[in-house]
Amino acid sequence: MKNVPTLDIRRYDSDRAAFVAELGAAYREFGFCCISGHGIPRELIDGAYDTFQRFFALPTETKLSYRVPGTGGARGYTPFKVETAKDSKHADLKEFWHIGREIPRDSKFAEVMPPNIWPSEIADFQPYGYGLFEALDQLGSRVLRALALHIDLPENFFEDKTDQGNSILRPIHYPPITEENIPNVRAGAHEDINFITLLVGASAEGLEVLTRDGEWLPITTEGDAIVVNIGDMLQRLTNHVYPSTSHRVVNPQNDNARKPRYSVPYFLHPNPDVVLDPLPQTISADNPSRYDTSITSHEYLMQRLREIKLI
Ligand SMILES: O=C(O)CCC(=O)C(=O)O
Ligand SMILES: [Fe+2]
Repeated sequence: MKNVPTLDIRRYDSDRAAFVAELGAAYREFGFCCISGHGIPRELIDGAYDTFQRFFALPTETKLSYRVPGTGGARGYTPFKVETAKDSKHADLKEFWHIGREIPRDSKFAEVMPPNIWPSEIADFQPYGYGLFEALDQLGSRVLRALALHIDLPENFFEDKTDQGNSILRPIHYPPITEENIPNVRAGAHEDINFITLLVGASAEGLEVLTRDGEWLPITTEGDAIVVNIGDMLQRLTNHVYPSTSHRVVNPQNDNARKPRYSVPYFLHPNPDVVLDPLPQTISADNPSRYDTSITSHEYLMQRLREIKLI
């Protein structure tokens, strides 16, 4: 397998054993797979992109009025050059918005999962933004069912661990690069923090994943395929059977550098109280447990947000 494969998720219903085996093999090898046949309507994806682009086109002052200081950007707007990949000297060349899960305000997780805010200037931002959040959440749950079966867990293993997940939809804008010889990149090499990430519209060039051989492999999707990758929380829970793979977004070395790039990752997180200890099914003589301390997903998230300078 030289390239990250594209697999049709409808085969989970029509050809389950082979699909689960192929998906599992792609994740063990790359930590990444592209998913087609997902059924998310084109109109929802295009409509959401359109509202996000109109938001990023607003004046800086207006956008900054949606920054919520002291919250790590958990909701609302985070400006250009704030997030900095772990161990990087230079901030990323991106601005973004965060939409979180709507939960009852008397939920035990209410304190760590604040209500969403919405930009009043952009009419359909909320229905498109939350519509895409819910569609990707459901697709993520389908991918997690296959990932569970592949490591001998019950199909619904992740259900009660993600139904209140502190997940985030992150529309990103990478503006045109106008400065010559800039040391910053669009997104420095990093691993995602969460269980799995679903990335809609990685069709514009730039995304690269680090292979086991240490080479950077570009990913561009076919058709409407969605890129789905493993994050550090699932890597920890599965004792690295599912690897969280480094990836980055490079600056184009051609005229495309003068064009903006937009992307929308959905970071599917576990519920805040899920303990991320390696599962017994993933510990063996060849792969002894790699962790001897316990941590909840909320504690883990707080540690990681400090490392990337969001809190
Ligand atoms: O913009 C992309 O294609 C990838 C973004 C990404 O990796 C991230 O935000 O974690
Ligand atoms: Fe990422």
